Amino acid sequence: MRLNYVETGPADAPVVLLGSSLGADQRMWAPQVDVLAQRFRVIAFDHRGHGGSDVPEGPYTIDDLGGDVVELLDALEVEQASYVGISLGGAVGLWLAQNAPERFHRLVAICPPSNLAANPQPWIDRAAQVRAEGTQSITDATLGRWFLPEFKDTDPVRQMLLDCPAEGYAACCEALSTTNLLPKLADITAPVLLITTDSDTSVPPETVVPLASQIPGAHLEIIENAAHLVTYSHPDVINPLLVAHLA
Ligand SMILES: O=C(O)CCC(=O)CC(=O)O
Repeated sequence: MRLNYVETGPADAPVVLLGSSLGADQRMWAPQVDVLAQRFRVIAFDHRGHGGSDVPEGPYTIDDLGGDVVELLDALEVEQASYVGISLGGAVGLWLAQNAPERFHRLVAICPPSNLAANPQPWIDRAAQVRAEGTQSITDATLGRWFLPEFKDTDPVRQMLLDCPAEGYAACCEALSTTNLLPKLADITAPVLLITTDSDTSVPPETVVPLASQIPGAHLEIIENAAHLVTYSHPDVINPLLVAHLA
């Protein structure tokens, strides 16, 4: 598996990996990269099936997506890193904290879905739709969930969704449809910052808030007047939280 990544910041600084949301790629971290790169070696990567990474035929699983990140660390000869992920990328972060705890120092999980296996059919349906009609068929609805109407700068994110390979998007929907991270939350030992928002209709806050009491020592932040892609719409709020937790 060849994963695309973009590296910024001092080569000898502590490593922070950035994992994106479904249908997006490493470009979505533009509002964070320069701030984080002042202190960290920032590695923003594309999940398999996304951006410039390989696009094997699906379905994928959360084990595949998490295993790719561990292999990326191995390939870069990085023993330990911190990890920031949003949505699909946040679920991958929880998987990493559960399954490769020795490789991860600190974790930030932003709007992470944790048990979509409880209701898999919408994800199976979305995979079928995207395989049949492409990602353009879900772009308007996705942007409507990801941003409040007053946020206007959505064109770069629209372009990422349009650029996302249909097979990669669909196969990651299938990965989400079988993902249940709840049983091993209590095993997580890394310090975790959980972030949710008051207006997230993709991964509603009521599915994220309970995770904070199940992950030992987790800290929870609820961002007001924000929807799902809060890293993109509210960097002034999110970036200081990231720096404070990762430093
Ligand atoms: O955004 C993600 O990575 C997955 C969660 C989701 O519901 C995506 C969406 O709103 O399309």
